[in-house]
Amino acid sequence: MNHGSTHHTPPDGVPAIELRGASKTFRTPSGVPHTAVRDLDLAVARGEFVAVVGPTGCGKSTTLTLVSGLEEPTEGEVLVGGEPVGGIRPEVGFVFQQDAVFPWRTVLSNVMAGPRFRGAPKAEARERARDWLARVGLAAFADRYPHQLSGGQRKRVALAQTFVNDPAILLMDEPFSALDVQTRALMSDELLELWGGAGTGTAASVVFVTHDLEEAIALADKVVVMTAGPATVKQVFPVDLPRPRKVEDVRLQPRFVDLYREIWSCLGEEVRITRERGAARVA
Ligand SMILES: Nc1ncnc2c1ncn2[C@@H]1O[C@H](COP(=O)(O)OP(=O)(O)OP(=O)(O)O)[C@@H](O)[C@H]1O
Repeated sequence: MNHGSTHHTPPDGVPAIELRGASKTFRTPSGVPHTAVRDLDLAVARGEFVAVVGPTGCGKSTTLTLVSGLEEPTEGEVLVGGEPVGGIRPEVGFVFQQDAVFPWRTVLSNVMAGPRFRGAPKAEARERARDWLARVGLAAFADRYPHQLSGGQRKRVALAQTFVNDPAILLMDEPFSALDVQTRALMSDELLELWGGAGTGTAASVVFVTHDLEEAIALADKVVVMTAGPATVKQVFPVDLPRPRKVEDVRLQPRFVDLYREIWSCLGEEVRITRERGAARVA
């Protein structure tokens, strides 16, 4: 459903997101430069769900930050809809590990905030917010405050808050990692349902960063394995599991197990390198 938001539709064949030889070097407080991302090439097609996995601290979040426009690459290019990213764009939605809810506002008011900020009249914003709260199963919680909700419910508010803006691009940084295992699986299924699926023509292009390889395979059309930091793409694995998927079922399929084994042998090596570096630093 498009509520007249500024959906940026790139011409056919142009990736929704593209990083070309992107590098990011930070200046640290000590003055020593730190390269978090190096020479990274990645393309996300329109409506594609891409999961990014890599060892801790390798540069996954920094990659998302570049796509979001919050940071600029030191070298290379970052394109959204074929255009260089210049700052934060209205068609990009975010979901992070920590919920970005206003604690002093009710659930309904939190979900209305995005459309209001984008100029929707109050009545329309309220109607859209109620619609999305119903879709995430929180119709009865509209008047509560965030601290009166469970972790899973707060995450649903965050999803409603994001999807209500009808994002063309969805950037997710370990959104479910603070939840217990059962709630996580449930939220993954709900996310897939809200997203709508590849090939529908209306689904958002998603970049989903996670530590959890099972979660990555269950959700994504392709899994991108990053190297130990500085992050660059080590290998990309297409996930040829049929949709619609239910994560608990898909995990039991022989193809899932094969993919897991194959991708883990690639990722495990980078995790080991990262651990050994850590151990060398401690020693
Ligand atoms: N603003 C900054 N200034 C200096 N260094 C930074 C900055 N942001 C990130 N870094 C460094 O860049 C590297 C990559 O960080 P990033 O958060 O992108 O990794 P990550 O793969 O998302 O980590 P994790 O999996 O632990 O969440 C880290 O070594 C981090 O300390």
